[in-house]
Amino acid sequence: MGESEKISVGIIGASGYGGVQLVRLLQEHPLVEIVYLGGKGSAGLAYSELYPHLGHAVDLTIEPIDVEAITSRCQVVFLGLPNGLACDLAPPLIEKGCKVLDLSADYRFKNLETYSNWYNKDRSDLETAKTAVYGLPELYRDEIKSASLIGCPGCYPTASLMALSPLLKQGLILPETTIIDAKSGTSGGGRQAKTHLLLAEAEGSFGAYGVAKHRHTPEIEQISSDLTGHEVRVQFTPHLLPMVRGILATVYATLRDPGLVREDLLTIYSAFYRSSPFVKILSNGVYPQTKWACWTNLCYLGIETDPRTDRVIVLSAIDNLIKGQAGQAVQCLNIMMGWEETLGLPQLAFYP
Ligand SMILES: NC(=O)C1=CN([C@@H]2O[C@H](COP(=O)(O)OP(=O)(O)OC[C@H]3O[C@@H](n4cnc5c(N)ncnc54)[C@H](OP(=O)(O)O)[C@@H]3O)[C@@H](O)[C@H]2O)C=CC1
Ligand SMILES: CC(=O)N[C@@H](CCC(=O)OP(=O)(O)O)C(=O)O
Repeated sequence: MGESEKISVGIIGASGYGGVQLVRLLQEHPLVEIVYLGGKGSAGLAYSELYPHLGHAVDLTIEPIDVEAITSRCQVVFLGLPNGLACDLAPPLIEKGCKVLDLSADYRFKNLETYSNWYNKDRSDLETAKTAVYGLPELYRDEIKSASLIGCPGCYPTASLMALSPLLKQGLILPETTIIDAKSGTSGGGRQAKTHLLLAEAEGSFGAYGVAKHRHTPEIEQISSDLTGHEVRVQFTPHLLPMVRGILATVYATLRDPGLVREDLLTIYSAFYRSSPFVKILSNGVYPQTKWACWTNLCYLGIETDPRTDRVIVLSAIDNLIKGQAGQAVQCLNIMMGWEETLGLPQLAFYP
């Protein structure tokens, strides 16, 4: 497709946080035109009723989810729906020639039994699922290029895997010693009302949840195993922070070679991510803050070694809604379409 021709895009789940990031990003994307916004509870509402601040730029109404209408109007469809819905919707969309980028967990798993065990949903779309590619461009760029169906990673797996991948791929750590301690802002829970995300509950407080059982654990383990070539188990603990956006993942692991120092690892990380424009490796002794990544598609990585414990510590900061969700999906779209990977994606934060 020539660069002068805009592609037609639909966003299903447009009323949600993922949906509104996509609308915001794609509205400014030079090669995309949003032609369909879909939803359920919000169907029939003008987008400006849901998000008045976008009323001057987006003159569309949310439509009910109608496969015929979507496939007749859209070349590409983004699905920003709760887990367990995309696997019913994607097969007919793919069959009718649409490219699909799913923000949920439905197409992240190679082994659907693992998915069903953790997400409590049986699957009948095995053939479609086989064609899905895990949408982490820094690891699977080549596969994404030729894919029609992308399972975009979760926000915690994105932050965690960006920190872990060079260590696993290069065999630098004992994989079973990996501990991921991650903290997220409340927008990670989506826009639907949930008691624990109320200001009165979350503000001024900080705690872990899903300890030893969060559903992102098997997702991180799947990709870690792919990188090492054998089954890997990790310890993953998420926490909810009283802030809106951002994830900081702190990853600890025992080094195989305790003689490795921070400078060695900085060199290894810089080489590993040399073709990845959104990864910013911080120089000696600088550790990332979520505010630096907010509103951008960047992932900041800070690296340290501790000669007392023979461990490496990697800190990874992203915006959960951009690199952890919608921005990553747009990055995948750019790759699928053969466009510049950075097209339409913010690379500089506003500060503070
Ligand atoms: N928030 C985050 O940081 C991240 C989220 N994700 C994943 O992305 C997906 C979207 O998340 P997020 O945007 O936060 O979610 P939200 O809760 O903010 O939005 C969910 C959307 O799904 C629609 N929806 C809900 N139920 C149905 C249904 N039965 N049929 C059709 N549409 C439905 C809603 O539309 P309507 O209002 O019209 O009913 C709404 O637009 C989820 O799978 C989530 O796990 C992935 C990475 C990060
Ligand atoms: C703070 C918060 O609640 N975060 C969400 C993660 C959102 C996400 O990425 O979840 P999916 O894998 O379902 O897409 C959670 O822990 O459930």
